[in-house]
Amino acid sequence: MIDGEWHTDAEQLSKSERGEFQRDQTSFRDWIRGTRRGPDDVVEDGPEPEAGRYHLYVSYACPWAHRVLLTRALKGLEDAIDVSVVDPVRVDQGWEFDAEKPGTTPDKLFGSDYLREVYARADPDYTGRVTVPVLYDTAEDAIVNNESAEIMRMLDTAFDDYAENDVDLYPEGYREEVDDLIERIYDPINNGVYKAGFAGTQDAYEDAVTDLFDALTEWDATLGTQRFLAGDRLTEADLAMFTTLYRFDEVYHTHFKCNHREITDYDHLWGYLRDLCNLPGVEATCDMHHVKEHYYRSHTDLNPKGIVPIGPDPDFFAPHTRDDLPGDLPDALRTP
Ligand SMILES: N[C@@H](CCC(=O)N[C@@H](CS)C(=O)NCC(=O)O)C(=O)O
Repeated sequence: MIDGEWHTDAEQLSKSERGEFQRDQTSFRDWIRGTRRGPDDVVEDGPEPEAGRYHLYVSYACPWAHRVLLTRALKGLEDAIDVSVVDPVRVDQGWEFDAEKPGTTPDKLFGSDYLREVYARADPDYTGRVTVPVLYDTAEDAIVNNESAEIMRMLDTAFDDYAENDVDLYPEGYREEVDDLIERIYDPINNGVYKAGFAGTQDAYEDAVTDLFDALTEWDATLGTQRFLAGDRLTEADLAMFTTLYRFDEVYHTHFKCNHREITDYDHLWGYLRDLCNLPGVEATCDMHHVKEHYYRSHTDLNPKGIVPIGPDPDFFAPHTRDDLPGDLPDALRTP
């Protein structure tokens, strides 16, 4: 979008001279009061946390939006913060609402046809990409933030008065490490799959895929002796890792050519993924049909015929034995 006008040619992905995919910065970066932005940094101004005031725009397909949906589910914030779900297939008009498709909703706030209308309402001169997730403030009629790590942090730390579950994913004693982990896995893993998939040259692809599998191998070894990324506590970093692992075998392995191994081939990453899938509330955030429809049918340059592969269909919700490892879950997330 440029100066509030939609341009389909703005769909071109940013690339460096070497053909490396470069993700654009997001532009709405406000914070809700009470958010713990860093270990020693609690936000003292900004809009108040309130139930019913904020709204999320998401796609079940999107790994960044999925972090936010997971935080909302694990905290039990479903009644406090409602969501609108876009059509998973994103073509030349950008994210669209089509409530006829299973798992989607209309734009519950404004009845828009396209998500770009919500961006234009918040900023009539908006220039930038129209992305999910979006956190919208209905009291101010404004977008608060469209950066997933920051929305995840707001839901995790500013809404405890409205959360059904006593779950803290940014716990004292772990905060610096959680910030470091989220940062550390972003480049090689979360964004690494995109760098491989959208690489414009063989070199850029090989660099990305090598860094990706080096990082996965390293984490597989670490997760052999500890249940979660930060050790014995489930944290936001696990949610950030989860959304990439969940999409890996079904999409990134084939569509983005990350085909050295599948997650099911790893001794520990596969059990770790099933451990997280089996947490209460997580399954309701997972819609593999939306995930596959999105990637295989939206990126027409990578998959011109839009054919969606039928496999490999791993059993994400099968039991695991990771509760034998050091580390425990908050009481609210323990299943009998
Ligand atoms: N930095 C953003 C990235 C969000 C993002 O790239 N979302 C994708 C979907 S997975 C999107 O909406 N892309 C539309 C576009 O780039 O035009 C975040 O983490 O929230």
